[in-house]
Amino acid sequence: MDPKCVVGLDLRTPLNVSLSAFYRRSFAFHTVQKRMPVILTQTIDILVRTKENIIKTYGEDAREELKTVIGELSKLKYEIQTNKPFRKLIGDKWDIRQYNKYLEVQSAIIEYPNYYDSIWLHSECYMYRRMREAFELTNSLNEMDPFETQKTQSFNGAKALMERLGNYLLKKDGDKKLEFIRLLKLNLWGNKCDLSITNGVVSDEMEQLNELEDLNANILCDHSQDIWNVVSKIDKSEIIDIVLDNTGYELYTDLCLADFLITNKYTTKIRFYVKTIPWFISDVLTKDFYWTLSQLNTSNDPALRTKIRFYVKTIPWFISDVLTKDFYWTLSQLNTSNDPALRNLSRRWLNYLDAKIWTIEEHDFWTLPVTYAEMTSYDVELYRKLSEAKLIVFKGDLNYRKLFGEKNWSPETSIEEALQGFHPSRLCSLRTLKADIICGLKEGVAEITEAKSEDWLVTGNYGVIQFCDKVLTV
Ligand SMILES: O=P(O)(O)OC[C@H]1O[C@](O)(CO)[C@@H](O)[C@@H]1O
Repeated sequence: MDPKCVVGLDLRTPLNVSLSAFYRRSFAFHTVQKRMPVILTQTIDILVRTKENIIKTYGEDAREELKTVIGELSKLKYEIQTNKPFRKLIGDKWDIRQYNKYLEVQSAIIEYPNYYDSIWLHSECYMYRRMREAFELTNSLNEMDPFETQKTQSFNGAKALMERLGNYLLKKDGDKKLEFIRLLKLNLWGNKCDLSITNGVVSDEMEQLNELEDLNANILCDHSQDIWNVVSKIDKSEIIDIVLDNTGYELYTDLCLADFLITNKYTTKIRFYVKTIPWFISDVLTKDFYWTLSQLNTSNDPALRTKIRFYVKTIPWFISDVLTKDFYWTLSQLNTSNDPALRNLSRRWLNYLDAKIWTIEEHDFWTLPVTYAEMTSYDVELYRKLSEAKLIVFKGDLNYRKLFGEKNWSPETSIEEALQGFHPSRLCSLRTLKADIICGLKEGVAEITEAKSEDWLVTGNYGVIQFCDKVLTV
């Protein structure tokens, strides 16, 4: 950062206060100062390196517009590094209006909301939304996902692991509860693999995810049994909602969990909530969902290819030219595993989608810079929709921050208190710790963990499986 811009206090975030880069010993500060500019640099770098391919895909007009986008991203990086105030977003889409409204509200609290003085959630979400704006304002690159290269690499890097999990899933086991809890934990550790924390690098550590038993000690709060109690009593006609996080290995573990729930008839419908714009590098978009399924199949299977074409024709969001092209591009790139287990699973999953047993849900709310306690003020319909579910599963760190109000709670604060009134239905959170916010721990757990590992809150080495059964409908 420009030395003239040294801001804030040389402190950790005080208790019960919103996370903010204003506290220079916080992960928010590290993120704004180091991680966010790096993410922009890397994105620019990939755009420059893949320029010719981009032009091939999006047409000759993209040549000039790509320069404009790169210019905008460089400017954004400069604004972060020099702590410029946030400006209003350009456009009239629903989410843009909400961002601009939120900025006005914040301006009444801080004179010029900016990266270091604002709530961390605002700073970080604003950066990703501004990145999206740079593409949105072009004609030719409007639909482009700048993180696609990283997503593809991450998926390819995790294939061996996926094959192993796929084979595990297809094996029958006597004890459903044990099977479920094992899948829940695999799913939890799958959240370690997000690209915004590893800067797009797929770590070899993922290999260790198989060593589930060894990792039990790293689960600081484990409500698996409570979740099982809800799941195993679910009436056949009821819904389970999964608010997705990252694509790649994590999405695969989500699909495996959902497969278990449907195949064993613990529910009849699963709704997957995806993001509507490229988000925190690796968050799942609709196209990533389908791309993942297509990758799990072999291109040598003509029956399946026909099936996938059917989807392109019937699913509205694939009507968009670019997405369709994108989809066929990925099909042509199929370098998939020859593993029969994966092929079986993906065929089954396409059938679930076809029969609407699984649905993909798009809502712009998920990429607003607000917490979930604020959902009723921004999108009450979404709150009501979530209330239809028997259980809502929230995946990952960013969802955790939004669930628990982006505040530095005392670690022993109850989950219910930290949810601050957000109870659309019974909910659970599966999250590896990548930010300095935590609640719902038993007395002493935080201290013991901190003594073992000073940076326990941010490495992703620890996780929580937390549950709340309070329901408050509106
Ligand atoms: O993909 P996840 O689990 O939401 O993690 C991403 C999050 O982790 C962080 O890298 C740290 O909180 C954020 O920048 C982001 O909130």
